[in-house]
Amino acid sequence: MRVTVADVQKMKQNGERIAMITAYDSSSALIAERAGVPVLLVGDSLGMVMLGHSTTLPVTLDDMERHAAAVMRVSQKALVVADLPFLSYATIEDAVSSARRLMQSSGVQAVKLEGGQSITPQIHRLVDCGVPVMGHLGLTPQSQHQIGLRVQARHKDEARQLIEDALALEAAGAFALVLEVVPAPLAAAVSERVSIPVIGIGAGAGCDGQVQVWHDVLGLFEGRPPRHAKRFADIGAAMEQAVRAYADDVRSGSFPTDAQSSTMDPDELATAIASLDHKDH
Ligand SMILES: Nc1nc(=O)c2c([nH]1)NC[C@@H]1CN(c3ccc(C(=O)N[C@@H](CCC(=O)O)C(=O)O)cc3)CN21
Ligand SMILES: CC(C)C(=O)C(=O)O
Ligand SMILES: [Mg+2]
Repeated sequence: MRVTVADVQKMKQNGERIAMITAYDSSSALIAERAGVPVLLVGDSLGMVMLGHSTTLPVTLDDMERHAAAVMRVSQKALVVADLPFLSYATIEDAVSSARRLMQSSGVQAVKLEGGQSITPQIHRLVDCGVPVMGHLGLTPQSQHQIGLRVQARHKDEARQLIEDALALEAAGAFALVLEVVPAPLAAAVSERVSIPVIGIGAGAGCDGQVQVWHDVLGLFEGRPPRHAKRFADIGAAMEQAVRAYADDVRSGSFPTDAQSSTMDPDELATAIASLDHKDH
């Protein structure tokens, strides 16, 4: 049985912190599950860390559907949430048809949408239709050309707006929400004021849970990692070392050996070659 939306809400009620990490493919989803992570996010960050885009904006529903399906095919335990990508939930109709693809075709259990009061009509409709919705406030990367990639809601008006947005998401039926790169005291205040789980990223220790990008945690992301990211290992360096050893062994001739090869009866080969020679003349 997979972790459910209700299980995650119970974790907040029990004061258990919720660990969430992004997953974009089958092998990493399995590793995350073996490591005991209860919630996986097929994030549109896949555009940047998997597909080489410099923002999340070019990510399509096709991209999300393919990666979400890969995660769902092999994972068994985690609650899997997938981002609705940029401009795929601009209207209620868009939101419903986008959620349909990720839930019916990929099979994820919930979707995540960026935005507050302005998208509560979409959230209401999805929830009415049986789609669990995770909200996302603060630094919402799909709006980066409007708001930048910097700390959000540091001043009273935006802070008040953010709290109102969080309450609006809860009222619209969101089961949880992500708070990205906002001041820690504000995130703590939001977490106290809503009864749904608040999952932070760069939002301090006062949230009900945390989410990080797979590549940031493992040291796989090329380029300057965001300030909110923590590297728990340098797997990128380990991968490079292994691939270099492989390429060196190919060049030196020490790979492959008999262990990676198969043999045949020398008579079979000799006969095959002899019959070839006959044909040539
Ligand atoms: N590898 C990766 N990690 C992420 O957390 C992540 C992605 N990619 N792609 C999608 C979004 C984009 N995100 C980002 C990207 C950059 C910053 C950034 O540049 N932050 C500033 C700090 C903000 C401030 O303190 O004002 C920084 O200097 O790192 C923040 C969030 C979070 N998500
Ligand atoms: C950073 C998380 C919250 C996200 O939305 C993503 O990975 O796309
Ligand atoms: Mg995202």
